[in-house]
Amino acid sequence: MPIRLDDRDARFEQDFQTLLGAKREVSEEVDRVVADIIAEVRTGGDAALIAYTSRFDGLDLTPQTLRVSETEIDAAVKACPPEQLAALETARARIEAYHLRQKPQDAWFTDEAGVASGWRWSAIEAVGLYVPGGTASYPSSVLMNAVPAKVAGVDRVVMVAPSPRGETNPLVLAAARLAGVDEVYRIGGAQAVAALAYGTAMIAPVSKIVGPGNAYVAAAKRRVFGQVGIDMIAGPSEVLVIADGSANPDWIAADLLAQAEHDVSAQSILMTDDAGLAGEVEKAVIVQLATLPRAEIAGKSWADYGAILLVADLEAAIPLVDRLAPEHLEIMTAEPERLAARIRNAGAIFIGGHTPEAIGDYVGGPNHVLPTARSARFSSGLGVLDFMKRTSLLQCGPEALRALAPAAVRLAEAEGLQAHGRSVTIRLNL
Ligand SMILES: NC(=O)c1ccc[n+]([C@@H]2O[C@H](COP(=O)([O-])OP(=O)(O)OC[C@H]3O[C@@H](n4cnc5c(N)ncnc54)[C@H](O)[C@@H]3O)[C@@H](O)[C@H]2O)c1
Ligand SMILES: N[C@H](CO)Cc1c[nH]c[nH+]1
Ligand SMILES: [Zn+2]
Repeated sequence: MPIRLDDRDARFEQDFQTLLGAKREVSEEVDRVVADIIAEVRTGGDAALIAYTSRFDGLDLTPQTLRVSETEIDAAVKACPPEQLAALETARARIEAYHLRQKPQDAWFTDEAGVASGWRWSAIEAVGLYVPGGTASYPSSVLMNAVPAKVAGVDRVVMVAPSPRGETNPLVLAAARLAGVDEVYRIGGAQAVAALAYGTAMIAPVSKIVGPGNAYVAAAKRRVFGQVGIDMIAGPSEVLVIADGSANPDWIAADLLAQAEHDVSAQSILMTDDAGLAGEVEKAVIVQLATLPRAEIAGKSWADYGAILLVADLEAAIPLVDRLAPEHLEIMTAEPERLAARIRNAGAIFIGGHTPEAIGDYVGGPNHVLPTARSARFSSGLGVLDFMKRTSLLQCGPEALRALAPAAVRLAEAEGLQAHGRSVTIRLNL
């Protein structure tokens, strides 16, 4: 059963700490397995990649079949129902329109000392996109990863997505084609992350790896950080719904289950000041759960990690939300905009009862690759800037150098770095 907390109980703070610490992420065992996989792929290359894909995905590949061919992608596009392709294009266009607004500006300015400075943004040359594909396949995640990469101007966009037993959702391949992905490989898990980070004979390495995945993928991304950049740790999905008595309990239950169905490690939480609503939501979850094809996954997630928090008033909810830092926050109260303006830590905020998270997952426009496991305290959702980097620019003429020299030389002396000081004075015949 989901846990119930009440901020009027003496134990509330202790119980809330337990909720915060509920480890749904990488275990030591997963990390050890991942370390071995990465080491094996680094030394064994494609042979190791192929061996792990056979073992974990039940798919026997050769070096030549690691990559999905253009012909296969053509066939996949043809196999997709037109209405699904149309929905994909609707999503792609909206995601692109939203992310185009994130493109940063370069700058170049001269200050009163005559020093010219600024910055220039440039796209990362090669990026690997991890698209999950173990318990479900995610054409939407292809778009969420690839569209901002193309908006940023990435030269080489490489996608990996596992193909359990050789089954690939054709819409995943259609999404890759629609979004302009350059290379697609039918591999997943830690071995795919290792191949992208270190390269193999068949897969050239990339400079950054982005995209969500399970605990093995999250552990692998943590481990290759430094060899490559990574976006964030986007692990098992989470949703926190804040609601008052004005909210519809059936809508809340539907939204809690929508994220619980992702993964047995997903987490769905309701926070409310209305005990009656909490009871109605709990009943509605049970009724709706019985109708879900993924009831086993959703039911285990709700039982193991679900929570219902009663708060004396919604003012008290705000610091609790910021401590939880949920991946997704839905606000279903009488004045949702007011509460939304006061929340600091959340991957994405869905404002009002007519904004279910699923709209954001697919077609709203904002990215659905979002920070989990409380990393929204310091991480943002995936966006154009994740595929770009900023180079600082600085230029002095003789007069500007003369103006700045004294302060620079004094600091060099204070740090005992004489060569630094001389590199300035030598230019001024001082
Ligand atoms: N945050 C987001 O934006 C977002 C979006 C979509 C999905 N998700 C989450 O991504 C996750 C997807 O997980 P998934 O498992 O379906 O797909 P996945 O692609 O992340 O992982 C499947 C891979 O895990 C590897 N694997 C499986 N069992 C293993 C084992 N015992 N040892 C070593 N490797 C093993 C296999 O190589 C397999 O290909 C879910 O938790 C889902 O909630 C998050
Ligand atoms: N809610 C997921 C992020 O946690 C994204 C997603 C993809 N498809 C459906 N939902
Ligand atoms: Zn979702």
